[in-house]
Order: sequence, then C-alpha cells, then structure tokens
Amino acid sequence: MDVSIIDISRRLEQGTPTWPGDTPFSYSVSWSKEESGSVNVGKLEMSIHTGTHVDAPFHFMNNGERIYDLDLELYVGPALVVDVTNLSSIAAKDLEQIDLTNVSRILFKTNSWTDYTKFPEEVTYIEADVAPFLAKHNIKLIGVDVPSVDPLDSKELQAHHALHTHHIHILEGLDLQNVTPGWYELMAFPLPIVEGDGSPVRAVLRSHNK
Ligand SMILES: Nc1ccccc1C(=O)C[C@H](N)C(=O)O
Ligand SMILES: [Zn+2]
Ligand SMILES: [Zn+2]
Repeated sequence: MDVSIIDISRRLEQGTPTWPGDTPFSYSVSWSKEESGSVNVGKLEMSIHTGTHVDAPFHFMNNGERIYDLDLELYVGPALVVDVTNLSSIAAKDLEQIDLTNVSRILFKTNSWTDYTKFPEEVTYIEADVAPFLAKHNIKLIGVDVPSVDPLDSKELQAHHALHTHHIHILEGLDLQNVTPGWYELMAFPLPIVEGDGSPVRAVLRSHNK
C-alpha cells in the first residue's frame, strides 16, 4: 500500500502550551486497573483551543453555529499548503501569485510558532482582506500553524469575523514544520461535541496529485 500519512497535529500532554489563562491540558488515569479490577480509565481536561483544533462560529459569536452543526466535508479533501514564511502578516496581495484554481482548502505554513514547549508571543496573522479574496476563489477552509488567525492580543478578532462572513471555516494550531508546500489530501475531523465552540482534531495529510 503506497499511502503515507503526515501527522500535522501537535502533541497533547502535560505542559502543552495553552492560551494564557486558559485551562491547562491534563490527562490522568482516574480509575486504575488495580482499582477497577479490569481496566485503566483515563480522564481529560483541556481548553478546546489547545493544540490542533477547529473553531466553531459560536467561539466568537453567541448566536454562531456549534461544532456539531458544521459540515464534515469541510475537514476532508484536497488542500494546498502554501509557504508564507517570513511574513509578519498575510494580506491578499501576498497571495495574488498563487494559482488558486480548484482550491477549497488552504493551509498557511508561517513557521512563526516552532517552539512547541511555549505559547508564542507574536505570530504571523491573517489580514481582514484575505477573507473576501479567498471567498472569490471559493475557498471554504483555512488552516494555520499558529494558535489564532488573528494577532494574539486582538479583541476584535477581525480575521475570525471576516472569514465567517465569507463562509470560510478555521483550523488552527497545525504543525507544518516538516511539510513541503504543495497539494495533499487533508483529514481533520472534529469530535461530535454537540454544544462545542470548536474541537480538538487529529489533522493529517496524505499525498495527493491534483
Ligand atoms: N482560548 C482563548 C482564551 C481566551 C481568549 C482567546 C482564546 C482563543 O483561543 C482565541 C483564539 N483566536 C482561538 O480561536 O483559538
Ligand atoms: Zn481556536
Ligand atoms: Zn480561532
């Protein structure tokens, strides 16, 4: 079988960086094999926005859709990984040279968060004019290798809102360090957390010929 999977998910373990002030990641065995007599049973506590995850519109809008309401088609299918390393922000003008024909999922490799042991101080973010530009090309999902599509100190969340207005969904916290830009098949399904403002995902790429 000639399929190779590239894992583009960040590890979830004690000490995994979390948004400042948000719930730390914790996994523990709440019921050990000795106690239960048969099995180890694990317990998980985490912010939904830790590591590799998708945002649901409810994350930034009280009347927005919850994660369970979103179409799973968004999270599986061809995706283009684009190199935007060395930019402090991504604007529409930075994307004009890219052939976006038939792209419905685009993943930005910014390489601006490469020390996975620490929450970053500053990362490459998405300018508000990117959303209308990508929507013109029928893009439905964007993915970034940083904790947010907006600047980390943003309260207005311009990019989140602009993307939502243009029906573009958001995947955050990818690990694209070892990914060569180009075409892949993406798979990154959210968990069926009915009321969720998002969900952690196991995001992977598989080689794909356009
Ligand atoms: N976890 C947080 C706690 C407080 C304030 C923001 C966040 C976020 O996660 C925002 C980020 N733009 C996100 O969508 O993942
Ligand atoms: Zn998020
Ligand atoms: Zn977000």
